[in-house]
Amino acid sequence: MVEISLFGGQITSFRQASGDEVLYIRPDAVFDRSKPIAGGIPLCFPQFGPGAIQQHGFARNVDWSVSDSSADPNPDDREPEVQLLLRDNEFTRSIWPHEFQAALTVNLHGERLRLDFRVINPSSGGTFDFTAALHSYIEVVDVERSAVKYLDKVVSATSPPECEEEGEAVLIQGPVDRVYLDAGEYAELHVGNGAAVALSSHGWRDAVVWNPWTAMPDAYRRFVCVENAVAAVPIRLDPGSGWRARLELYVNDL
Ligand SMILES: O=P(O)(O)OC[C@H]1O[C@@H](O)[C@H](O)[C@@H](O)[C@@H]1O
Repeated sequence: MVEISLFGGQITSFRQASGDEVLYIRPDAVFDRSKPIAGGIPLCFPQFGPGAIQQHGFARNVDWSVSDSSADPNPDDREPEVQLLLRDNEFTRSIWPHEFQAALTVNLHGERLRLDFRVINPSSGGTFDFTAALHSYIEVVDVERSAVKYLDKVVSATSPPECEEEGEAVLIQGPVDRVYLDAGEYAELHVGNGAAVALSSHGWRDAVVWNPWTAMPDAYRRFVCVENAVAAVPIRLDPGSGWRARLELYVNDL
């Protein structure tokens, strides 16, 4: 089962048939639209990280709409799908002066969550550049028993070498905030109980691994963010062009 918040166009829960939750909501999360929901899968757009506009962009701070859904005509749909849409409006143009359409299709394929993100430049005006991420908070049994595997290890020069890397695995034994460039299309987060969350992606070039450690004393042991991103080199969209990237998230019992 998947729960989606229209505020932020954000996945807030992804549960397996067993009832096990895959994602993590931080204990400091608020759902009153006063700030982004801290957990689940925030969508960072049109900027990943700090920069010219607010940290991680405005998409996680605004209401999206439902532009298509399989739910109403077919409530027993075995593969439910919802498409969320964000278009430029007066508020977004006051921050980022571009016409755009961003669409996130959320599809539940059996026990797999499929996210298809598209950005279109519909304007007859200018070109724009953006960066973006699916900032997935994944629940772990204990951060010190978790490991991220199969990321290609080309770390951005701006990322300090603060975590242990042992063979194929990234082990988290302190604060970590790393951007992996051209990270490959598959990564796994071993959650510490013999299961792993697989992230299989296409089009998301980079990956980010983040855990704040004791800066968030009530939360850090229970999650690792493994983020699919275009962080290093912005995507440039000319008028009339579009960009698309996909993520499939599922649990592997090892
Ligand atoms: O607190 P925020 O804005 O949700 O960001 C959380 C973290 O998000 C990660 O993607 C960044 O790499 C970190 O640097 C940042 O601290």
